[in-house]
Amino acid sequence: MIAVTKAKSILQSLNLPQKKVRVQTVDALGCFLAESVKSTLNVPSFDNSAMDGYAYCWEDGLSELELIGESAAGASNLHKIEPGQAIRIFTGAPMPEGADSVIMQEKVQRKGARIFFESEEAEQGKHVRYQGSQCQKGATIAETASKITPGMVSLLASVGVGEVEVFQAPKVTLIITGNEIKAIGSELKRGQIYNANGPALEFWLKDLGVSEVNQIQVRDQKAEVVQGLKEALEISDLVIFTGGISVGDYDFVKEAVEANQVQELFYKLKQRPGKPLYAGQKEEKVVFALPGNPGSVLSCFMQYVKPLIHSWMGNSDAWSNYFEFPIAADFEKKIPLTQFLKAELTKGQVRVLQGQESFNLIAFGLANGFVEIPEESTEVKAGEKVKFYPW
Ligand SMILES: Nc1nc2c(c(=O)[nH]1)N[C@H]1C(S)=C(S)[C@@H](COP(=O)(O)OP(=O)(O)OC[C@H]3O[C@@H](n4cnc5c(N)ncnc54)[C@H](O)[C@@H]3O)O[C@H]1N2
Ligand code: MOO
Repeated sequence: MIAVTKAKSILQSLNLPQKKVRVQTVDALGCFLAESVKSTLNVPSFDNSAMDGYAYCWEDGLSELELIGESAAGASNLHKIEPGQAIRIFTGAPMPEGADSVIMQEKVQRKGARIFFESEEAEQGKHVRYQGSQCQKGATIAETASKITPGMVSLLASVGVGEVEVFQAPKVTLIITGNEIKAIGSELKRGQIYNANGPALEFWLKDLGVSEVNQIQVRDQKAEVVQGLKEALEISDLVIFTGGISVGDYDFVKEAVEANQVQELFYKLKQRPGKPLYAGQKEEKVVFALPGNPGSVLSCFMQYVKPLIHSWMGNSDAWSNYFEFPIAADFEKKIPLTQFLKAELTKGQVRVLQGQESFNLIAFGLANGFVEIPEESTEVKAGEKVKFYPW
């Protein structure tokens, strides 16, 4: 058995075949930039008002102005004003030539074509958004490997960019093993259970931005598992098994990877859940076999598969997918293994949830991530910081 840290460093050192693809920013969910993006224009492209009010040219001691016109958002006619004059202006509307300041309408009294205000309310340069104050034409506004977030999509749109080059997500095949596994909707006979792993992984992969996900189910028969993997390797970059990787007489995944000439990277880790985790590589394709218990599947996916997919997709910080928070109560670790626990981060503290058995899914309904208790530690005291991996 190898340590969790060793397994992670093996995966981190893999050479993953990255492909670039151009996508609409609105379709780049979960993606990372494969190019840096430069602004094609000054933003704002014209001086404009940050408030509804009056634009004027500031002078010391000013307390009244003569109104000579109006500038609304979208207006392209250019006003020109002289000192002592103002125009009515609205948020986002172009500043008139000769004006350098805006006074909010709440601060003035209007009488006919004149406005009056306290002179200390007039400040030079106030409420003006200057041309190029967000970014100048040619400035780099997003670096390669940046995540496409809602904020990033907004920034890119502001400079007129609706399409970007990102790293393509790997094509994934999920192979669900087990004679007992039935799809939701079918009637369960004694000994049968619903497929909890397939839907969870499919959902999670979508959340990561992996759009090409193929899911197949194979029975616990060697030939079927071997053939399932053979076909999956033909169409995918990443194959993820669930179940069948332990030592039972009907666990054929280990034999199937060998029969398909997949080179083992590691098998069996000093961790709970997920001790019999397997990872291997065939040419540039990666194969994971996640131990079948759903707790083990979710924990192993979080620790190993998610960061690997993120690296594949260009996230340069993929393996730092945790934050440190104080634990809410003492925790005693009774096993000499790294333990990953279903946990809830609430009010700045992480609470280890009841029901940690790897078949028991109740706590997963509440959990918003996992806590890691390292291999060497035997207990953690309330208030001590632990690593928390959010979904
Ligand atoms: N003698 C030993 N037995 C076991 C060991 C061991 O070291 N020595 N390890 C245990 C651990 S830890 C785990 S985890 C499991 C992993 O076994 P497999 O990967 O072979 O998984 P299965 O036996 O196929 O299934 C385990 C468990 O999970 C349920 N399961 C499987 N797939 C699904 C699914 N898609 N949805 C919901 N539940 C699923 C399955 O019915 C079993 O109950 O091995 C231990 N045994
Ligand atoms: O890894 Mo197993 O999930 O401890 O049952």
